[in-house]
Amino acid sequence: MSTPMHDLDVPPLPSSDAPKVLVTGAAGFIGAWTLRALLFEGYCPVVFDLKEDRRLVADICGSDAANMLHWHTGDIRNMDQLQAAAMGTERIIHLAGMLTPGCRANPRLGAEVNLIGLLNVFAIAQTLHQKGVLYMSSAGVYGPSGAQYPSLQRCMVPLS
Ligand SMILES: O=c1ccn([C@@H]2O[C@H](COP(=O)(O)OP(=O)(O)O[C@H]3O[C@H](CO)[C@@H](O)[C@H](O)[C@H]3O)[C@@H](O)[C@H]2O)c(=O)[nH]1
Repeated sequence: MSTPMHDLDVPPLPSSDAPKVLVTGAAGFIGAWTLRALLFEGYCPVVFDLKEDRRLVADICGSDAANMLHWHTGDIRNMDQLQAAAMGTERIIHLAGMLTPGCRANPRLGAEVNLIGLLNVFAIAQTLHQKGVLYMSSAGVYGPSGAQYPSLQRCMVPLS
């Protein structure tokens, strides 16, 4: 068993009856830390991500967890793929998204991923009568960069 980086303690592996939570974008930075928190809280996280690369999750959660988690490689724009991954889960934590530079480079893709992807998550949560959806905003809502901390005025001029 390899341990997480920086001598982090190893989260417990989920029990067979642990409630399942789908995490979109779970292979990313915030996603991997979310998986770790869910494992410590006794949930069974289910991954949905474009990437099959489990290295970051192994670094943050340990390789045992990275290897044994249900891992669905898929596209947030694809309802069928998302619904298949969400079956049997109680909630969705939605973290799959594109940042401002990617959206600027490809606005249509940005809209499909960030807007339609979010609507897909809501629709599937509703169809499956889930208990709730949790989704993230963006640091871009705090406004222009260069500031040391967010302020109400900057929030009035969001970057994204
Ligand atoms: O259509 C998409 C778009 C993205 N993703 C996934 O979403 C995850 C996004 O993760 P990441 O790029 O690591 O971003 P965040 O988890 O939001 O991490 C934030 O925080 C990190 C640490 O500060 C920064 O490196 C990132 O740029 C910043 O977005 C990745 O695994 C992507 O593969 C999808 O599954 N489908």
